[in-house]
Amino acid sequence: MIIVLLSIVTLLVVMVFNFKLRLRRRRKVKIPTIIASSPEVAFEIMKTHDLAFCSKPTNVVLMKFFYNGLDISFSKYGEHSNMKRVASFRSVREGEVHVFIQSIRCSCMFSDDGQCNRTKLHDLVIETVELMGGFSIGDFFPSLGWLSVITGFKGKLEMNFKRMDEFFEREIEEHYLSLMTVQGHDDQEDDFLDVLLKLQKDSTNLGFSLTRDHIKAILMDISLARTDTSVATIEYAMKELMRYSLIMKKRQDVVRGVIRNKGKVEECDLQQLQYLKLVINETLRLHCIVPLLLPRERTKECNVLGYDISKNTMVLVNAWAIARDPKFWENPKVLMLERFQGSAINYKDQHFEFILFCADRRICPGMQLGVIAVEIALANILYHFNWELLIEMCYKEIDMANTFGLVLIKICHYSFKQDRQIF
Ligand code: HEM
Repeated sequence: MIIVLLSIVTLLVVMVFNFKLRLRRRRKVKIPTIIASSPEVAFEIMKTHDLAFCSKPTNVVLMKFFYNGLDISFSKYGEHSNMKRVASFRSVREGEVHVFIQSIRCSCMFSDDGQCNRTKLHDLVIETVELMGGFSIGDFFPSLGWLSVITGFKGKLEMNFKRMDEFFEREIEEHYLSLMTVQGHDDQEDDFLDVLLKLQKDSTNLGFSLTRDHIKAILMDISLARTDTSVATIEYAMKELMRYSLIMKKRQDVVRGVIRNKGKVEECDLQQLQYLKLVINETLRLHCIVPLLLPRERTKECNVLGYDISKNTMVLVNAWAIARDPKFWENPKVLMLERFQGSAINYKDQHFEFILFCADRRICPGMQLGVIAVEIALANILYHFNWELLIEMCYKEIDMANTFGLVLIKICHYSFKQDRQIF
């Protein structure tokens, strides 16, 4: 009798425990998600409630790639990611401007046969961006996360992360060795990683200890946030200029008129090439490079324009749709450089119809650097080469397809020839 009673009690305890567990799990069955597609809602999220919405949600993919949130882009807002921390990397960014501009000057973006010439690392970075922006059912329905094993997504993720991690490890080791062995290392020649390693060695001023995982997470950030966005912007700008060859010719004449026989366009020349800014503005508006910006997470319940937003809701801001909204832009799908001429609208201030770099406290810290890099690259491309489509192609054949990911990257299907090198 006692045994039967004990069995019944045990059974009841197990049932109650199971029920509680299920209830707890049920709360995580789905993640409510809202998409803001108008400047008014974007304003509410990024201005009125900016502090409440400035944390980034974590998911399996991001936690994996950013070493459990040790990076800048996807870290929670607070100790790790406030402006103080971003500012503490000023020396890193300053060092990087020098190296980045140098590498653009020296690099050849396109091979002689006119085909895009991407390195293996670039392909790896593109794959990573696709994986990050790709649809993983577990991000929206955590209880179905196991499906990613069956679809092969998890395997691909692990493989890609391993390759990126190995690459970073190799680079860190090489840089570390070179810093240790080279006598009288010139600070001027430091690249981004050198500066990070030096910061790590003397991290007392940072207020936190900079671990190897921090460094790899920041390298991941920079590889994705910097390289891809800038390269994508240059590719789209070139594509638009190819489509509107008359505009290309005019821009080329202006650049060559200003630079003459100097041999290269330098940062100090950009002041005289203001029209190039219009090309970049229109390119960024038409091809919003990070179309949904970075996802945000509501950390407390709140009310936005009369709607209750529950805690942990994911918020996506559709900057792409906003930048093509006919309510704010005349002929939004057409490249019209003059729309920015004399216009007060810009991406730096809080113009919520044009929020390509975001507009709250998580605004892209590399915005200026990115735009300058794009300007310099474009100006040099126009200065040095004549570009035209292959004779058998017409502009309609220029492929507009993008990869599906966090960053919109043009799939490089079109080919064109560099007519001749000018200087
Ligand atoms: C044309 C070039 C670029 C574009 C279009 C671009 C765009 C963006 C966008 C849309 C965000 C997301 C902001 C958000 O929603 O929270 C972002 C974040 C970020 N970008 Fe850029 N970016 C560019 C260049 C760069 C460069 C050159 C760097 C670094 C050197 C950089 C570093 C970052 C970082 C670290 C973040 C995360 C900021 C945070 O969450 O606190 N970006 N960028």
